Formats: sequence, structure tokens, C-alpha cells
Amino acid sequence: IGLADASFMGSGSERRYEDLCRNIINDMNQYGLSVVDDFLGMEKGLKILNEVRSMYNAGAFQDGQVASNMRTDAQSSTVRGDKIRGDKITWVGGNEPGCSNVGYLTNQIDSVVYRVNTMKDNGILGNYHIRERTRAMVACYPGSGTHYVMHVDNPNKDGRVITAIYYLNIDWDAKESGGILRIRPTPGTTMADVEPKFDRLIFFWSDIRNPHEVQPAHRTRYAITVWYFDAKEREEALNRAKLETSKTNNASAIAQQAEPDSTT
Ligand SMILES: Cc1cc(NC(=O)CCC(=O)O)nc(C)c1Br
Ligand SMILES: [Fe+3]
Repeated sequence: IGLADASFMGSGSERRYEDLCRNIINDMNQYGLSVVDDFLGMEKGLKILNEVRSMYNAGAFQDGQVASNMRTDAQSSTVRGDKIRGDKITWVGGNEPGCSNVGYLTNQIDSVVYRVNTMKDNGILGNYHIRERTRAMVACYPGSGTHYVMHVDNPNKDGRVITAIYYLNIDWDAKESGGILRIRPTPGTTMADVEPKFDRLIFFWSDIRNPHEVQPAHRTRYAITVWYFDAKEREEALNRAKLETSKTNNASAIAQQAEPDSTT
């Protein structure tokens, strides 16, 4: 169901918006994921794609972090061993110059997420209190077989409960170009293969319910991801982190006292 032609003023589009949110609620409760096609329409989608392309051409993207600890010496990019990931990423708040269309996208996703989080009879979505999200992570897989290994976004209760990914790839044909997002190939659960199609938005639970991978892409593949926090889980995670830091600080302070002063 596209929001594209939803002028939001007419009652017709209001009903379409309600239906969209109801579909997302049903999908999230039934499958733990939801795919929305034609989210913003061709015109808005193209503006976002052009904005992302110019950011990429301006060199704003960095290599995605590898899972193993990065070697810092100069050759790190050549002797990094087997690449865990091939994507290049950049983070966007949405108000930076030249990012207004990414900003528009995140506002649109926000309104859907906040709406479904507060609608009645929304099942699991009702358990969360979503107030915040991360900035938008703009990712580019430059093709030539770059991929992303199987992983869970939030395996340890860091607060993130919903992953939302918006794809920008016009006329993507996975038979030729690969790049499928494969979710939940763990035995016993149904597998979902999602093509990174233009103007497609996907939501899924960020936790262990949805292990996923990006299969090797043979064409430039753009995606924009935001993660939504549950207020309680996020607060508990931040408190744990604070506790950890203070423990580490105390431990290192004690260790410091124990060691002879090595600076002399
Ligand atoms: C940086 C980062 C990216 C991703 N991206 C995907 O899973 C790819 C989804 C897609 O493009 O279809 N996941 C994590 C847990 C981190 Br961290
Ligand atoms: Fe992921």
C-alpha cells in the first residue's frame, strides 16, 4: 500500500494510512517482520536516491566496521584477512546540509512507528514505549560480491527493538544482482528473502528473533536503516553500561596504585 498518493488531507488517504498501520501491526505480530512497498512514491524516492548518490560521490561513506577488531597499522585495508562485511556506511541526523530528503524519510518512518506503537490492539508492539531512535545509517554495498554475514542486530538487550530499512535500488533483479536480505534461516522458523527494491520499507524485530544476512551483491546496493529504542530496555542498558564503566574505572584506578610509577 503506497503512501505516495496519500495527501493526508483527504479522508480516503487517512483510511489508507490506518490500513497500512494495521497491516504492519498484523505482520509484526504474526511474522516478526513487515514489508511495505511504494512507501513514498517515485518522486520522493528518487530525491532520496540522488541525495545518497551525491553523498557517496562526495566520499562521505566509510568502510563498515568489521566484526573482528580492526588492525590500526597502515596496511589494515589490505591485510584485513577475510572481510566480514563489504558495505560502506555514513550516519545522517537528517538536518545536515544536503540531507533534507533523508531527513524527510526518517520523519515519515517515525510517524508510522509512533502510530503503530500507540494504536489499540497492537499486540507485541503495545509492550514497547518507543520514544527514540538512532540516526539514519546510510549503507552502500558497492557490488562485486560484497555481502554481510549472518547476524542479529541486538543480541544483548541494548534497547533497540525495531529495525527499519528503506531500499533505493531501481529495477533490482536478485537473479542477476543478488543482494537479498535473508531473515531467520535458523532451523524451524520460516525464512524470508527480501529483495532490496526501490521505495521498499521493511520492519523487523531487532533481537534474536531475526538473524539476517545480506547475500553477495553484484550491483551497487543502497539502504537506509534506523533502529527504534524501547525506553525501558534502553534505560536499563545505559544503566548497565554506567555500572560497567564505574567498575572498570575503579579497577584501573586500583591497578594504577599497585603498579610502580612507570613514567619516571
Ligand atoms: C552497521 C550494521 C548494518 C546492518 N545491516 C544489515 O543487517 C543489512 C540489512 C540490509 O541492508 O538489507 N546490521 C547491523 C547489525 C549493523 Br551494526
Ligand atoms: Fe543487521
